[in-house]
Amino acid sequence: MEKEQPRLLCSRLFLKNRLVEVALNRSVLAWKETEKSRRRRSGFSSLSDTAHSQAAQVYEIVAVHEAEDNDTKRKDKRVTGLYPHAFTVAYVKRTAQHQWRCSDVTFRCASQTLCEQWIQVINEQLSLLTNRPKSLLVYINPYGGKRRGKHIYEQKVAPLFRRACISADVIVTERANHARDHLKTEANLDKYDGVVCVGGDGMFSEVLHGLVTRTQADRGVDQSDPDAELVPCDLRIGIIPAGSTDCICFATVGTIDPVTSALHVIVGDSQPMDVCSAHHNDTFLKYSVSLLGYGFYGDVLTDSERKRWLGPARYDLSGAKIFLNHNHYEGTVSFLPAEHNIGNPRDKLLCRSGCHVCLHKHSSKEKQRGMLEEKEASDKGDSGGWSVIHGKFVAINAASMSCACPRSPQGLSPSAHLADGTTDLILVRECSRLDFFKHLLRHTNKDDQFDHPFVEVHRVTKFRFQPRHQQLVSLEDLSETQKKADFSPVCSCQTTCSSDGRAHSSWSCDGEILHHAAIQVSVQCRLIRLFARGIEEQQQQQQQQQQPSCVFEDPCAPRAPQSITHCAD
Ligand SMILES: CCCCCCCCCCCCC/C=C/[C@@H](O)[C@H](COP(=O)(O)O)NC(=O)CCCCC
Ligand SMILES: Nc1ncnc2c1ncn2[C@@H]1O[C@H](COP(=O)(O)OP(=O)(O)O)[C@@H](O)[C@H]1O
Ligand SMILES: [Ca+2]
Repeated sequence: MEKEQPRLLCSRLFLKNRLVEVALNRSVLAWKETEKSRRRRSGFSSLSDTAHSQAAQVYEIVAVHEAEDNDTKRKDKRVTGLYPHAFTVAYVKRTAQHQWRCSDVTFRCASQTLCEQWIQVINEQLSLLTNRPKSLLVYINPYGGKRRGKHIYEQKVAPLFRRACISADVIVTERANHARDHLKTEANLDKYDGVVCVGGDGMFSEVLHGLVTRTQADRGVDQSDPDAELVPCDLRIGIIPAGSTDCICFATVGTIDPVTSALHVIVGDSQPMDVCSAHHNDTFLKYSVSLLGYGFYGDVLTDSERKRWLGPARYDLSGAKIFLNHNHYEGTVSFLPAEHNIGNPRDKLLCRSGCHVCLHKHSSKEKQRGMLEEKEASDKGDSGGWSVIHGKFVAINAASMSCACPRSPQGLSPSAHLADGTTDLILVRECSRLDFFKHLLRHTNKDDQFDHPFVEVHRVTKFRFQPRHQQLVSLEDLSETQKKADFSPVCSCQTTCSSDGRAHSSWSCDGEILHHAAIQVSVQCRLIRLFARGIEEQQQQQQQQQQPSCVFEDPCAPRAPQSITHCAD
């Protein structure tokens, strides 16, 4: 049960043509029409309904300021005469489908002093919220998605940041990797409380690489070492969706909406996220937070890059083409299962705001056990705990989060977690085109896409892939155990499985192409944080809009000594 909080301020104020009781405590601002006002409005007839009360969580208040003329111009002259001063509170209001809007409520006061007192007390409460950013570095990709990034930022986001008194240094990128390179070497990061990218998953990937690489360089960590324990980044990342798929935004917020994302930045939300690091031998390749996909998704991405001029529709065209090609690729997948994790990919425990699977992993006991497990595994050599699967695959997907997006509202792995230190490795073996279609179709509805004999899914902390034709060249690089387990017999000719004559596919890494097929991947638990809070359950959404009843109990009762109160009628 919520602990009762002392009321800081309580007044009878005017809201539109109603007299409302407005109360503020440390967590909630609530308002409710007074009995007297309701009776007056109903002409003293008995009203059957109870007074409708509304509330805003203090940590979801965007700003408070003296009301401007246009906030009050339509008001009743009698009311404005008696209550000539007014202040406006801008706060987060939830609408359908996880979307947030900035809603204004203007309260009229009888005196200037009272009006100023309300503004001051609310501002004092806001200044206690230390997780809110004050200064941001913003990168806009003008060419992402439908090329509306700049317009979206200027029209929808910048006005909200200004309102919340957030200063922003904006860089419109001039080339691919501009944002990444600027973050890596040039940007003075001490000035900022966060970095925001306006674009799609590719633009997010640039910011991710810039920030993670910079952090490791500053702390002397060698990211080309696949076993290095990476240092988490201090700055949070905000995503304003303006790309083609925007999967990372969708899977962490529940919607693709620039205003909602801007509000998550303003209120200073924080969502830790796992990051996969991909290496080829001792060469660092890339980081990934969403999908690392070989075969189907790698081929779709490669093909779609040639059709960029089509905008987001390029994925539909390339998707259809690659589906019809129906390629498969031969190779060996080795993985280290996440044994002590409390979830599994088919348990239907969806990762939602405040997810207990992610919190469990975060507890220090669990962390220690994880580290011990990894040490034991590496002490035993390559075979310790590793599973090895050789086969022909239509797709190999590692989903470090659900990868939900408008095309697939549940995602590639609906029960994957944002911050549990694991990735869900999905292996789709050679199958008929019709079977693969049935599998894909299940990504668009609620049926279980893993419930096919040719699909398997494992929750893992590390994995490797070795395409068959490269085994011949890199055999000497592998351990004795792997040689015995993986390769029997070794074929001397290349296996060409794709209709266009290629023996291997490429990896799609958060929508960017990796140029090595043979990779080793390791999950870095909670390496970054986003300005997000995970997808809210319906129930959580409703709770945020309701005020605890104690805010209204006996508005003029004696207060705790530290509270400031004012009751006026
Ligand atoms: C018969 C109907 C089949 C429908 C299948 C739908 C399956 C869709 C799953 C999509 C998973 C997407 C994972 C995210 C990938 C993005 O990172 C990547 C780049 O995004 P962006 O930078 O914003 O452009 N997007 C893709 O790779 C698109 C995949 C589309 C596949 C059809
Ligand atoms: N100014 C620019 N010109 C060309 N490409 C850019 C620019 N800025 C970023 N990029 C690149 O554009 C690619 C796609 O960006 P993204 O924002 O993800 O859009 P989309 O979702 O449409 O793919 C990324 O690879 C990114 O590195
Ligand atoms: Ca994860």
